[in-house]
Amino acid sequence: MDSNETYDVFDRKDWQRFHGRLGTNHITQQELAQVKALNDNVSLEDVQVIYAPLRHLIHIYLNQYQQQRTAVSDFLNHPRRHVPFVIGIAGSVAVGKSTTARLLKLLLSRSYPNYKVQQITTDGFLYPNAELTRRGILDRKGFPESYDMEALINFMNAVKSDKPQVLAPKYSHQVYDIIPDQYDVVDRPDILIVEGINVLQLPSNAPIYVSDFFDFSIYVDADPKLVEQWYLERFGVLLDTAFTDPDNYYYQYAIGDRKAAFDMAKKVWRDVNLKNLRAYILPTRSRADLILHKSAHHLIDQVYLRKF
Ligand SMILES: Nc1ncnc2c1ncn2[C@@H]1O[C@H](COP(=O)(O)OP(=O)(O)O)[C@@H](O)[C@H]1O
Ligand SMILES: CC(C)(COP(=O)(O)O)[C@@H](O)C(=O)NCCC(=O)O
Repeated sequence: MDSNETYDVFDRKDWQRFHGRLGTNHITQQELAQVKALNDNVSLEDVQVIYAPLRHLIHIYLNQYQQQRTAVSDFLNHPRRHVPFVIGIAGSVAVGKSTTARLLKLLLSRSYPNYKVQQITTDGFLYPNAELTRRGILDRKGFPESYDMEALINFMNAVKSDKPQVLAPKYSHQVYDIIPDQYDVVDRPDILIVEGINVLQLPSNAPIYVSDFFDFSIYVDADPKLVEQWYLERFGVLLDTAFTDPDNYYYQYAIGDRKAAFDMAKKVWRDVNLKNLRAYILPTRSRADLILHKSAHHLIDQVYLRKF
């Protein structure tokens, strides 16, 4: 194990040993099959070596959270309130936040069959393209000013207050915009996973941060050169699925010259997403409880766990 001022750093060999005392937290064959169905490319070895111990660690945080809530209710002499346990996942565009969120949701749902585990992305809290255009910031999509942070904070407040049927607006990568009148419904979950590039950011003019609502936070990290490659691979998939759908934002690129399309995507990566990563996303890394560091092919080579 290495360490720096804030984190203990574990390589795969170290980390895979943390299955809990009885080693009972291994991943079953059935779970592996479900992971394959979720994303063919996820390394099943990573699921065993990295995600099984991570699930165990989250279990410890969750237990401690519940004990504390019970103790405070006893102190106040009133019944324990149901307050969702919230996990935040941050990192660059295309680093794999939503895949990590889906994987954790699946594993946690299996561990806690009686719990309701839900997942949302903060992409839905981007302003619609029309509003970004009105503000003159369409080319700043993903930057802090492109999100309706007040709506996101209100959403988090409602979820933590255990309100029923809290609505999260929907963003579509295919349409490249918010879909009007479509929502994800968060309905009194036991565990909510919130992923997005901005979840550990500190808004300059608000007294409260999204991360104030988190009980555990993760930053997914990788060399920007690799993330660019993953961004371009995802762009390729978006192109491949756009051919037959003229409403798809990528349709014009899909039916046009493929090299020109990739040149455009490289430019967007360099001028928008990479700039955003350097200026506004990477600086939030040190706020996470845990950092998953990825190497080539999305393999996690190091795990950083906060010392305090
Ligand atoms: N663990 C993983 N193994 C293989 N491919 C992955 C993994 N995580 C993400 N990907 C791929 O990388 C791309 C970006 O992942 P995604 O989860 O959409 O990122 P984000 O939510 O951070 O934008 C997608 O094409 C996805 O299929
Ligand atoms: C919607 C996003 C801000 C968020 O990205 P995600 O984390 O979902 O990959 C991003 O995908 C995006 O659209 N960025 C703007 C520049 C671009 O890639 O077109």
